[in-house]
Amino acid sequence: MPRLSPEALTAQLLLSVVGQGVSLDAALGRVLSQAQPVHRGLVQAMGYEVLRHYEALVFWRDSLLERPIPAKSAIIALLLLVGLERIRGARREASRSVNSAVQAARELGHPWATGLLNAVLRRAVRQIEEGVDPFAQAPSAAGARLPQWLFDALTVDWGEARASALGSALATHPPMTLRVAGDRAAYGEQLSSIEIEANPTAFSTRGLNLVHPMDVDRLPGFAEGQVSVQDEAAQWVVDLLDLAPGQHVLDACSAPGGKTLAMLQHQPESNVTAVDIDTTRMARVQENLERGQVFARLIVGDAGAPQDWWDGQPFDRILADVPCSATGVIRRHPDIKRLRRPEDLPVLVERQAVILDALWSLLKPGGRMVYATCSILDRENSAQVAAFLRRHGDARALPLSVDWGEPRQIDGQFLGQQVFPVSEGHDGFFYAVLEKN
Ligand SMILES: C[S@@+](CC[C@H](N)C(=O)[O-])C[C@H]1O[C@@H](n2cnc3c(N)ncnc32)[C@H](O)[C@@H]1O
Repeated sequence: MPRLSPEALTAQLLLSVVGQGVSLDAALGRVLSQAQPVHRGLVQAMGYEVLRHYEALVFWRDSLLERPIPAKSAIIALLLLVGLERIRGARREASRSVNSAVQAARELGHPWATGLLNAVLRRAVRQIEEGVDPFAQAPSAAGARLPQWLFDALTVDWGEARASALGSALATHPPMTLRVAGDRAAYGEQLSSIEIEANPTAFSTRGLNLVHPMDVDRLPGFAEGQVSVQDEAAQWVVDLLDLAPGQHVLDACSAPGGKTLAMLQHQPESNVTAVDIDTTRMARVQENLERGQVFARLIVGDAGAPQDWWDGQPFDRILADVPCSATGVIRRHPDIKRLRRPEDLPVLVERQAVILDALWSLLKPGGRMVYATCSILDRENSAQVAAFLRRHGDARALPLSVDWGEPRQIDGQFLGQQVFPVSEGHDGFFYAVLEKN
């Protein structure tokens, strides 16, 4: 049987994510195995781009349709988004995009839809050729490439203009950022000598942004742990922990281990315990540490229930990189916008509070706990820290003198540093450094 075209496969990919709630990673694993090797990159790129611009593309599609597409033909509704994304992205080849999408409808067993696709997509091409902005009339949330609930939540936290700007930043292609374990300048020169272009990150002294993303196997020293893929904002954690030799350090939500490895490479003489609740993800921590030839004690356990795994020895440093909405990393995981529900938020906030409270009792007096999220929603961040400080009279949030992010305070009390995603720069994060009196 002939293999499906990239457009047909992308529509199937989207159906898994949008229609069946499968994560993009899992759906890609399944769909790419059916693609011709030469088409895999294209299917992946189209899937990501449609999901990044999903809300705006849906608005555009619906404005071109005379009547909605019935639910039983959901794949055709998604194939239209693929066609529109191709038209939006590669304008000069627009009519080829129309033909490919029409052909994909046949391959998917919906020959009835060829006329519809042809008419709708040709209308879209004409709009572009006439200089019409198809998104000009889009509601604010769709224009910002955000689901309504997330746009509303960001508007409550940061105002409508910023919510729109955040949505636009989250729809961009993120850079592939490296963390260099040794001398960044020397590694940069090594890359340059083999014609791999990279620029130093703006804030992290360890980071390099690759000009062209590539397979990690092509990076010199990757297999030996000399370099890792890690967003710039994630690289700051090592400095915030202020590690010293001999300290007992707990990385409480550690998988896949990017920060565990960073800690150990930065301070090899620390005694690190890495915990994660997910056995499968924990295997990735092991792989990462082996790659870097460093060692940590690994425990599969619940950070919110340390009585099940803690040996009673208090920690000097704790990293609580808690499960969160991941709204700061939507560029890298655009399926979050489809899979996350507003009702997940109170559950996440409660889980974070339970983990924070449980970990606090494991910290030595004078020790510090770094609370981190990759969220840009205030209730997971400074509001969470404010509530924590109200519950724990022996805690204070240390003011951070850093040149990244924005300080968050309530009534003059510093709570942490909110980091917003930056186009071609770092992801969205939040950091608070909590010291025990
Ligand atoms: C943001 S990720 C951590 C990323 C990791 N620190 C890194 O830099 O590679 C959050 C992790 O928390 C884990 N997790 C979720 N609930 C947990 C719990 N109750 N106890 C321990 N780990 C948990 C998840 O399995 C996930 O691996």
